[in-house]
Amino acid sequence: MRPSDSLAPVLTVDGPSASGKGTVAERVAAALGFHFLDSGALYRLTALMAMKRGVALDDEARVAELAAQLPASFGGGAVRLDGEDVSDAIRAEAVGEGASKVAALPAVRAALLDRQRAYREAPGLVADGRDMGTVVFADAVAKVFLTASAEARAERRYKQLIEKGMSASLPALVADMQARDARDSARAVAPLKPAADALVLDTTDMDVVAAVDAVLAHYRDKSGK
Ligand SMILES: Nc1ncnc2c1ncn2[C@@H]1O[C@H](COP(=O)(O)OP(=O)(O)O)[C@@H](O)[C@H]1O
Ligand SMILES: Nc1ccn([C@H]2C[C@H](O)[C@@H](COP(=O)(O)OP(=O)(O)O)O2)c(=O)n1
Repeated sequence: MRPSDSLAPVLTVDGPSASGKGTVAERVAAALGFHFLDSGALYRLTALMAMKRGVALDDEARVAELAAQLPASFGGGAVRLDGEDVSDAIRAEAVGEGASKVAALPAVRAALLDRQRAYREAPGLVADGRDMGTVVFADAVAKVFLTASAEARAERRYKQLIEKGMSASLPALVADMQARDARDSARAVAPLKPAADALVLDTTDMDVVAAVDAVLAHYRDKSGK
């Protein structure tokens, strides 16, 4: 890494499940010409790998080993694990649930830390997740905590899964999301919460374009660019 790369500006987008972080962060990154990190995908890949290998999701040492050597690649619009396209497989609710479980293990979080920080390269990075602004990029130039009502988030996830041709039940999604948000918020290490210096943006009554514009405006305000 070149010395200047370590100083590349970072914009963090954290928030609960289906608040729109990924969609908004990816569009903001494209608008700024920045790199993009979907940190949740790393936790999802770790959970999927453990499930495939028959490793218990609470076996901290073995799951952390898998996380440290994750044979994953991102590129050409696909997420690959061991060469296999798992772009849709990692979006299944069961894998999200598994990701939330392995994400509560401190050794797993530690194993993924350097990999996440390596995404910080010139000209800049937009990173989405749960602890981007509080832990991984605590020195980010601008931080956003994206949220929306539980009903709006469950409906968004429902539509998204149906559009992908995956099966979904709205009541089951509401229950899964509540359980996941509760676990992500209550864990001892890097819990889901807004950074003290984050802009909290409630998108319940906003469309994607309005949310993207608000995040871009916040970044420009904070960075002076
Ligand atoms: N502000 C918004 N208003 C309406 N729908 C949105 C908004 N932001 C995102 N969505 C939709 O909600 C769904 C979930 O968004 P996603 O980016 O996957 O959320 P997250 O990364 O927080 O889980 C996507 O289909 C997306 O298009
Ligand atoms: N920075 C992160 C990102 C995700 N996680 C965990 C907690 C989440 O429930 C799972 C899945 O995250 P992901 O962002 O992919 O999930 P959603 O798209 O918001 O439903 O991973 C985390 O602990 N820290």
